[in-house]
Amino acid sequence: MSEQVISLDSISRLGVLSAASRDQVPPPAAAEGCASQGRCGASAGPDDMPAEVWEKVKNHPCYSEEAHHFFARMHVAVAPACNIQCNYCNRKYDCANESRPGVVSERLTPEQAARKVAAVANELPQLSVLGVAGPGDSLFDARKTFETFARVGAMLPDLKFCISTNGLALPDHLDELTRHAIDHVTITLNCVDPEIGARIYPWIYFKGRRWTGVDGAKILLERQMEGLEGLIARKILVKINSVMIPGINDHHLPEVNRVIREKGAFLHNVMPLISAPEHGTHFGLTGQRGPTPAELKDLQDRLGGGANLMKHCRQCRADAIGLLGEDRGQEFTMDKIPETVVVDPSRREAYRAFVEEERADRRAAAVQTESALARDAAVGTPARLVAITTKGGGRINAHFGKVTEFQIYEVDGAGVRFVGARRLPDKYCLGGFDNAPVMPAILDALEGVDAVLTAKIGPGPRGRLEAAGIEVYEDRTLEYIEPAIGSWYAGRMGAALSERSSA
Ligand SMILES: C[S@@+](CC[C@H](N)C(=O)[O-])C[C@H]1O[C@@H](n2cnc3c(N)ncnc32)[C@H](O)[C@@H]1O
Ligand code: SF4
Ligand code: SF4
Repeated sequence: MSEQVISLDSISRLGVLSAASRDQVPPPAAAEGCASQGRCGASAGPDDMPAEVWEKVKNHPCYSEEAHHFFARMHVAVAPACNIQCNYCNRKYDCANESRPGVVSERLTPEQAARKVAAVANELPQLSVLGVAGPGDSLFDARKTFETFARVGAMLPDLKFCISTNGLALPDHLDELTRHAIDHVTITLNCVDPEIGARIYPWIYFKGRRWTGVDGAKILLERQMEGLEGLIARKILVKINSVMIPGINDHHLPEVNRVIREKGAFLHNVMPLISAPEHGTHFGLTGQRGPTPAELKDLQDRLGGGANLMKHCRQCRADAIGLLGEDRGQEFTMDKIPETVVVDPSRREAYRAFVEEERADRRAAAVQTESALARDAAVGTPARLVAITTKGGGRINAHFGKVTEFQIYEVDGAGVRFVGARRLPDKYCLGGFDNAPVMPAILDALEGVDAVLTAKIGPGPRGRLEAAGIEVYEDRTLEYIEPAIGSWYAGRMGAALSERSSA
C-alpha cells in the first residue's frame, strides 16, 4: 500500500486551504459570475434544481462541474467483456501511461474490487463515487457489476454508485439498478439514426446471435431508447455519452441532443473521438481522425440550448482513481492492497464538512463579482479564453511546469464559463529540469487561448508563451479560479476602456 496518506493537513498543503488560511487570502479585485449564461448541469448549484437532484449530484465529480474540483471517482475493472463492437474501441491495447477509456492494467473479481475500494476510501478522503465503466460493458455480465456494488454498499454506504453502458442489455436490468441504489447511469448513444449507427457499430450480439450493419444498429438504438425511458421513469439520473466522430456523426449530434433532452436525460457529454493507428481500432487503422478542440467547442456552443452539457469529462481509464484529471491507479494495484481492510469513514466525513465551507465561500465570491462583470457586458466587451493550472480545490494552486492538463475557461461580461480540459503529453518540469521539447505540444494545447493564469511559472516557459502572444499572470494567492479570472478580465477590459475613452 502506498505510504502517502492524504490528511486534511496535507490537502491544505496541496493548496486547498483550510478555513483559517483562507481568511488570509486577499479578496479579488473584481469578480466572477459562474456560468451565468446557459447554466449547465455541470456548474449549476442548489438553486437550479430540485433538492433531491442536488443531493444526488452535489458530490459527484462527473455530474457537477463544481464537485469535480473537490471529489474523486474510482473505477473498478470488473466488466471485461462486451456485447457489441464499436469501431473506436480496442480493449486489448494496454499501456499504464495512457489514460483512455477501455484501458486497464488489471481486471478484478468483485471480491478484489470491494477490498480495493475499501483501501482507497481509507487513503483518499475525496472519494465519493464508485463506477463500473468497463473495460467492456458493465451490463453484459451484470452479475459481477451488481455483486461488486452489493459488497461495497455493505462497507461504504456513503459512496455513490454509477455505471456506464452501451445500453443493449439495459432494459433487462432496470429494476436491479434501483435495488442496488444506483442513482447515476451513463448510456453511450452516438446517434439516433441506424444508417449512421451502421458506420460506428460493425456488429452487436443479441439473443444468441450476431447482428451486423443497419439491422444491428437498429436493435441497439431501440434498446438504448427503451433503457433511457426506463431509467427516467425510475428517477435515475442519466448522462448520455456521445463520441464525436468528424464526418460520421458530428452533424447529427444536435439531433441526438434534442432527442435525449426531450426524453429527460440529465447531462449530455460529447466526447472527442480518440483515434490512433497504434490503438488497433478500425477507426485508428483507417485514418479516421478525432475532432480538434476548436471543432468540439464549436459543437458544444451550438448545443448550448440543449440538454445540460458536461464539458469536464477526462475520458478516464476503466481503472482510474483520483480527482478527474489525475490518475492514481498505479498506487493502488492489487499487490499493494492488504488482505484485510478495516473501513474508517472519519476522514471522508471531515473532508465533506470542509468542502461545504469552501462551497459557501466560493458562492459568496461569485455573488460579489457578478455585477462587476455585468458592467463590462453593458459595454460589449469581447470573450477571452483563459487557461489555468490547478491541482484541485477550485483554486489556481499548481505550478505551470507541474501540470499535465490545462483547464480552459471563457470569460466575458456575462460571466466565467468552464470550457473543458486540454491534456499535455508530459509535464514541462521534470524533477527540476526543463522539458523544453514538450513546449510545442503545450503551445498546441493553448491554441486560441489569450492568457495563462498559474500559481508559478519559470522565466523560460513564460518567455515562450509571451512570444506566442499569450499573456501570463502569476497568482501566488491560491485564489479561487473564477474570481481570479474575473479579476484578470476586469483589469484587461478596464485598460481597454481607458484606452478607448482617451483616444
Ligand atoms: C470503454 S467504455 C465502457 C462502457 C460501455 N461499454 C460503453 O461503451 O458505454 C466507456 C466510454 O468510453 C468511450 N470510448 C471508448 N473508446 C473511445 C475512443 N476511442 N474515443 C472516445 N471515446 C471512447 C465509450 O464510447 C464510452 O462512452
Ligand atoms: S460498447 Fe464500450 S466496451 Fe463495448 S466496444 Fe463499445 S466502447 Fe468498447
Ligand atoms: S470518463 Fe468522464 S464521466 Fe467517466 S469518470 Fe471520467 S470524467 Fe467522469
